[in-house]
Amino acid sequence: NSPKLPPGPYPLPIIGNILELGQNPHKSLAKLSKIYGPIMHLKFGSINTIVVSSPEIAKEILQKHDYAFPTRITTAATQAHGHHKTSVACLPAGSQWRILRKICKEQMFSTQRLDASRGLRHAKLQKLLKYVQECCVNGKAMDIREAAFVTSLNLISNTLFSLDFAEYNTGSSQELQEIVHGVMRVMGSPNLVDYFPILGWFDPQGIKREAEYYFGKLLAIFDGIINQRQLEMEQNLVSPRKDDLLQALLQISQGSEYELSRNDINHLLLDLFVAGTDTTTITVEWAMTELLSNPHLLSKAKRELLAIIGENKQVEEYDISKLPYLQAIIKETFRYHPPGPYILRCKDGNEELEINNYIIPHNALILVNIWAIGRDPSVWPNQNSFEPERFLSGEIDIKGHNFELIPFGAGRRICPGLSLAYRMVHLMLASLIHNFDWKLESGIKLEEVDMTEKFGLSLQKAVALKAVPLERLIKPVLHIS
Ligand code: HEM
Repeated sequence: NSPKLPPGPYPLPIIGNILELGQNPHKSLAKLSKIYGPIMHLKFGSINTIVVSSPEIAKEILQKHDYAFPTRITTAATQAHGHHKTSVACLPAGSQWRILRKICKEQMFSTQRLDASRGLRHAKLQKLLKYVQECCVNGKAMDIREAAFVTSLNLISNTLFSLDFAEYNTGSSQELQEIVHGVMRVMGSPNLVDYFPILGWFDPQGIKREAEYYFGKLLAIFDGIINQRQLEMEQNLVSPRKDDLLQALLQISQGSEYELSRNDINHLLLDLFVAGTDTTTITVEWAMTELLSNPHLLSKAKRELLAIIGENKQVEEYDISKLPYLQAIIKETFRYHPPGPYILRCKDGNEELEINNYIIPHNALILVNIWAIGRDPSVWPNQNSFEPERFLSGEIDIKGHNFELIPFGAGRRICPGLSLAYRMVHLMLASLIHNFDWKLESGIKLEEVDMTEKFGLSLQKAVALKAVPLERLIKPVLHIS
């Protein structure tokens, strides 16, 4: 009865189970878990990997034994520009990580800060609506992903730097979109170098080179902005006083409470920028895709908005709590299309740990497959159907307490941007559906909407959603500033 490793497919010599991963590792691992169970052991090169696919075992790892798993794996891609040495997303949960999390919470994500920046988000939403209105007049299909990306990008870039980074339909967001998706792709792609460090020098898939390129592009943009701001501060030109994260970080770096170098600031901005734009865009695009493919759900959502918000009012952040169906749509989107398919952790220390009568080796990589949990028929009836109604009782939240739905992770490393993301995605989706009617681009039938996923650190829709906005018969008043 002595504990043993969890079951799993037999590993081949040297390469182990790498060939099992395929193009869509989240799906391949979900399939394997049907054979080997909710806790599996696989070997990728020399790395012992424990794959978890049930809410109960996810809870054991992320809540009960949270302290045994303080790090994420340092991959070759995260080492580009020394990112792993200072990044809040890569550092082990030690003192420097705690300082960065504290700064983010105090300066960006506290309720007080978020309430103070509500006006900014409202203004950016008005810009989005103005753009949709223009598309409506032209009668042309618009690219929902591009619109959601430009909005998310400007919401984040204004919170960080008080700057708009892109304009709608000008192609100005394209390069940044490519960079952000590039970062997510290279960070998420299985890389032989991570399993066989000896290959590091050759970088056979070119992933490290790509990571150097994408990180370098973003770091150069941030460098320019920081230089400019420092100059303005030296010359007392920061007027009206900027109330953004960069200003707070530069002031902290000049004070004595925390040690925060210019390099720390640059890499923290990179983490927040990348983590905040892609995930929110993906959520809004998938939610719109599901609603357009299920018109009865869309009209139910519109009826709720009309009843609660009224014909002539815009949705505001404080309305979200009064919109249970909208909240249920977002939860269902997170269940069915989690923006991040996995949660990754590494086992700390030299001791082994026992979970469910199985040994977790001391250096194991833990991969919680939240995509598989979201589609598990023993957890979710009608698991392959998009049904927001399942969340209407409101018992399940997304804050890391209910392990059947953990799109933001759980435990100490839970996403620090959860509250901001919550406001952004609800507000964007509600504004799009409250102010306009929608139809799919011409020639596309409901059953033909492409639902293919593109695998990376985030799970994007493979083909961008295009849809035509239509004048709503009853028009709310747009206040365009
Ligand atoms: C729909 C939107 C979002 C989703 C689904 C999401 C999801 C996640 C997930 C699953 C994690 C890993 C948590 C874990 O390991 O337990 C994470 C970490 C993180 N997220 Fe988010 N996120 C979103 C939006 C944001 C936003 C808006 C920001 C900031 C502007 C942000 C910043 C971060 C950072 C910095 C981390 C790393 C935290 C750490 O390792 O300590 N995220 N996110």
